Amino acid sequence: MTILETPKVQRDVDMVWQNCLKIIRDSISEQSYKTWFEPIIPGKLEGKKLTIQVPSQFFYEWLEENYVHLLRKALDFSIGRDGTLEYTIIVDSGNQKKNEPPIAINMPQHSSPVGRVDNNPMNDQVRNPFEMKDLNSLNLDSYLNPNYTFDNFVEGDCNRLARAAGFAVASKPGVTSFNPLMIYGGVGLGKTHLVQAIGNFMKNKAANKFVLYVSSEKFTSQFINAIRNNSLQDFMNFYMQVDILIIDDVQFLSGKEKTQETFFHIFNHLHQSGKQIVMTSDRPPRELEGVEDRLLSRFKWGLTADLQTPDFETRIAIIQKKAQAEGISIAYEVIEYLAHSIDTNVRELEGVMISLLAQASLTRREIDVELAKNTLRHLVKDSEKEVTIDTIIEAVTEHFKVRIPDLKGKSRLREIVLPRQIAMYLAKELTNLSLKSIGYHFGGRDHSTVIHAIQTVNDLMDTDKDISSAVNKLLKIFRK
Ligand SMILES: Nc1ncnc2c1ncn2[C@@H]1O[C@H](COP(=O)(O)OP(=O)(O)OP(=O)(O)O)[C@@H](O)[C@H]1O
Repeated sequence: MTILETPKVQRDVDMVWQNCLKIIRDSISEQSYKTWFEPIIPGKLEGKKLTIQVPSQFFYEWLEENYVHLLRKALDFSIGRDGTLEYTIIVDSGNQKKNEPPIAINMPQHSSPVGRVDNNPMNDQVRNPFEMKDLNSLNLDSYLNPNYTFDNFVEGDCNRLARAAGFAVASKPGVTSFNPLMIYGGVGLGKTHLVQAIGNFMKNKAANKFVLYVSSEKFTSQFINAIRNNSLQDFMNFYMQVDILIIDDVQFLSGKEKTQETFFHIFNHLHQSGKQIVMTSDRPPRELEGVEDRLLSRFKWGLTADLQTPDFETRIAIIQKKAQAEGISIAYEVIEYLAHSIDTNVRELEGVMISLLAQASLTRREIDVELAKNTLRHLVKDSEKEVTIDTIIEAVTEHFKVRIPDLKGKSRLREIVLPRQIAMYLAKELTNLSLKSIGYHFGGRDHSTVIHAIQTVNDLMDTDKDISSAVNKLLKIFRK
């Protein structure tokens, strides 16, 4: 039996073209991709020259007019900067198709030729183009989520500087003094959203720019693969061709000396070539332990901006925006209830909203405050770790044998006032809620009433053994 094998030359040209298509597919709509790129047949590869076959003269002209930058980018990626492209037109003469002589298209050259920065020790490597065999090991599926835009990133005091800096960088990458731009902040506060918005903005503005978003985790695993496959040089070359490098969660590089060293060289090369670098971290650079000093000092060259937990007004705006995006209208009192109840981070806020919408559609109920309360209670039960103001109120009313409406009402009787004050004290101890939000949950009292309640309970804890043990018992329920 004879096994027919595809000749190696054909495999090489196919692989190069497949790598081009990877870039192209991610940059245009599916419809355009189907119309203009699926009909192309990879022809041959001679050195750095790729020849592709297109169905008509018109087709070729259209590609050149509309997609020349994209093709350039794809070629950079799959062959290297000195890669060239030629077309042949398949002419239909009778039943037989035959190739016309090739047309070499005039691909735009990069304004900043690779290897321009001569004092960089890595330049020798930069001049070497990619080798096809190693492309797959880079596993380049690190593209941007188009839903993360500046338009749907709600601005507030908590993120104003970071957002403005991000927008400045996206508008003039590499030009502002914000290079690198380092965005830091706690879990779920919008770091990834913001830096991807920078990437999306740039991609839409200048399709020929090579925007790369990568998580530090992915960068590390690509680096390890590159070492394993003996293709470190290709890995470096690839990253040094990027116009804007967005690297998420750099705290992950901590303790990884070799990865840091490689990133250091890439960083230097890009920075010296006027390319933009954007990074995120879950903490400020000064707290990044296990990261080399020379790298840390570079992180501080540009601008460091933080994302804070959103304040009440921003939480309201975020909920409204998300509801709008889902095409639903939610009564303001529900929005207010949610904004007063969840103040940990935006992801959590979104999670509660999704559950609320699911509950409403499953049970065919109106979205009202009652449903919002139930949803929150269920979520807390599920996670069994978070404490909400409603679970605190329930525990306190049960302990003191009083009714919830009384606790939230106007009564000034001592047997009501004391449990109310203890509930406020517990809310301050056990949740991140602001004094204003705590007051809201107790019949709309203002923050000075809450301060007074907390002080009173603090004093009683020192002087009254019964109250001290009741409060400690309640605290224990939630802290177990
Ligand atoms: N200001 C904002 N406006 C609108 N949506 C926001 C805002 N901030 C965060 N979000 C949304 O909250 C969710 C979590 O944000 P994101 O994933 O960017 O957080 P992160 O800081 O990168 O979190 P982590 O540290 O866990 O990776 C996303 O769905 C994002 O769209």
